[in-house]
Amino acid sequence: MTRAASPDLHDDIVHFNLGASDPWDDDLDEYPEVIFHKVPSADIVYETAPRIPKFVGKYLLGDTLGEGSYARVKEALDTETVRRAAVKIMKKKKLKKIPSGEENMKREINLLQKLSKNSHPNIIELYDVHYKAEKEKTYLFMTFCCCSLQDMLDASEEKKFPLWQAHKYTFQTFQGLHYLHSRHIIHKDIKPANLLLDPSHTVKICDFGVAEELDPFSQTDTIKGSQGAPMFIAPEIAVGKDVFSGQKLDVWSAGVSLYNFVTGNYPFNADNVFKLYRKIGEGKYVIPDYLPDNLKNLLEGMLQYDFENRFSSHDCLTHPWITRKQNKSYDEVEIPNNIAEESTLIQYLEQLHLEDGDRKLTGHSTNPPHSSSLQTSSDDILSSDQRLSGDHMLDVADSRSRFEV
Ligand SMILES: Nc1ncnc2c1ncn2[C@@H]1O[C@H](COP(=O)(O)OP(=O)(O)OP(=O)(O)O)[C@@H](O)[C@H]1O
Repeated sequence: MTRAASPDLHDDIVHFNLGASDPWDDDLDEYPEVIFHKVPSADIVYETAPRIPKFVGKYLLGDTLGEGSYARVKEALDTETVRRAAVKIMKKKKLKKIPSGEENMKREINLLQKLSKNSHPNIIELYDVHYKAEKEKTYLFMTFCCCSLQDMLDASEEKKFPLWQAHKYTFQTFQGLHYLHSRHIIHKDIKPANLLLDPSHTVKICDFGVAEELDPFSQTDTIKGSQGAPMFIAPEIAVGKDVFSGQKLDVWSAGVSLYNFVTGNYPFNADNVFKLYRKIGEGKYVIPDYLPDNLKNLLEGMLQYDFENRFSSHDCLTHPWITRKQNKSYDEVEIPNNIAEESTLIQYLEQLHLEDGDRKLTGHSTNPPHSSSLQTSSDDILSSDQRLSGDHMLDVADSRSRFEV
């Protein structure tokens, strides 16, 4: 869909900005009432909507990195520390349409805040939370990641990882999971799409929207419900048990993920969710013969039908397939799109700090920001001019060189 914004009537030519009508776009609400003038179609000049540098507090926002059912995630830059970050943007209007949407967001913020007090290398870290009242948007600033393990699998030829790479990511996932369980937190939605990779190829467990914190004084890890992805749910849920072990639920999902990493398939698969639940409930699956014996043993332990007999996250972490060093082979699934070495922020930093001529030299022909678009009524969203004066200007200008890696 196209959007007409603020026609420019210079030289009798009407300029329309073309851009996607996007319910997440921060600019949309800021356009004044649109007035349509009748003009001959030959006089209309179509322009791509300028990409306007936007700030939320001290953070400069970049482009979209990913989207889920609750949120859109964009790249961001902390202009004070020059730390690259990701921002998860959640809109109240959208959350209201999703069952338990607002509740899940609050839970995610609460858990991430607790976890980020003593950050763990394999758990996403929450840096900051902002709320913009007039747009009813919540912004969670957190560790920047390049992609999810699901993105890597999708981009790989065989839809799986070589064993050494699967071993590396699984070991890190187990470390994160074991840490969560030691803090009485059940993730409840472990799957390759929620295992992100930072630029140094470290796994970060993310998306705590359906996670549950247990009573630290409780003798058990019993939980009641689960909202995880169907492919990864454990048999106790598929057959409709009322109560079950939270930790073992996460181990099952991690087991399905590991199976997927090393085979490119799933232990249970079907063309609809009812058949899938029936298959998981029956619990019959095959581990391919070509896998090494100790890996088969780990998978069998993680995918034990009866959760009482299933491995704990500690058993997983100390299993011989995990503790034994894997020889690295030449084959490697790489991070798609080279995003680790490029940043969507560069274009905005150039707009803010380079003269027109310099911009042409760098090969980025970005339009200068529309002056009126930099005005906002919010206290926490500042215009680039307001934000980047004095020392800040130097900070961000300096950041350019650090980003051109
Ligand atoms: N820290 C991050 N760095 C980079 N990309 C991220 C980050 N967090 C999330 N993403 C991307 O954004 C997508 C959506 O994020 P997330 O899964 O947190 O949203 P959600 O709406 O809660 O998702 P879901 O629909 O799975 O519940 C992810 O699949 C991932 O591709």
